[in-house]
Amino acid sequence: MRPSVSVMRRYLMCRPTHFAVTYRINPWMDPTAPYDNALAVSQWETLRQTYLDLGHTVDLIDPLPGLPDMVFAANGATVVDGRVLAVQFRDAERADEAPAYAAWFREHGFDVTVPKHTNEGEGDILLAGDIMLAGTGFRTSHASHAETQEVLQRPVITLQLVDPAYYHLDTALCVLDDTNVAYFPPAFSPGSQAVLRQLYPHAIIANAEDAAVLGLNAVSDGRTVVLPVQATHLTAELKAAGYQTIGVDVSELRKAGGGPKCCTLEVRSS
Ligand SMILES: CN(C)C(=N)NCCC[C@H](N)C(=O)O
Repeated sequence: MRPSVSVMRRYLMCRPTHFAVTYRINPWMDPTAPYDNALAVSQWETLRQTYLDLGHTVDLIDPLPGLPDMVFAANGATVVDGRVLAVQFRDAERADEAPAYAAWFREHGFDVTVPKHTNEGEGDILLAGDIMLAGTGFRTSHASHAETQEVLQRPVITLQLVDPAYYHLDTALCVLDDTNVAYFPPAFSPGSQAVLRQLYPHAIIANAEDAAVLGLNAVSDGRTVVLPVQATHLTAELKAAGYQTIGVDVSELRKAGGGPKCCTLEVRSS
């Protein structure tokens, strides 16, 4: 059994009051297809309750009308040791989320750095023990990786994403604890796959079925992994490696290209 390294986490979430799929900025989004806002809200409420039941703290930011993707709080910032790197979105449709999230952090006593380069927060920048894994290729710019290292003061490893379906790093890789990850190799360039093999020889490898239900868009506290219930192969692999798992259904939010992790920004105080 895996030793417990879990600590209580502080998460920031945004209720999907204004969730909708009205534009297409990733291949999962089809503005002509139906979506159910009430179902999205109830799936999100279950996710929030799951964190509360695990003993974690969940802060809420007020959802703003006209920003249907604001539910994806992981894109709102990257927070390490109480330092906040705010975001700059690639797409105009999400631009107004950036100042809203930055304002929340300022109002809660954090020092916020406004970025010079495009970065979509924890969608592409993940703390993994002492280092940061940073994706690029679709959203977060390569230039922002140096800025991230400077502001958050951790070494940054660049990972090249190559499949538009896995447009954010956290759609293709989940940090499980300080020393291990789960990932879907075909989402990365050959060079980045080699780096991941070198850094994580015992990584859990997701298959195409796991990836296709955004199974890697999961939240781990080091002991329990909250992931899409549809990711059955990945769930079995995690259990075999000694992790506890909790399956959640956020299928309505997947219509916008998001899963549990997308809804969850970790607030790491100093
Ligand atoms: C984990 N994170 C934050 C994500 N992968 N975010 C989902 C963003 C979805 C949105 N429609 C978009 O395309 O930006």
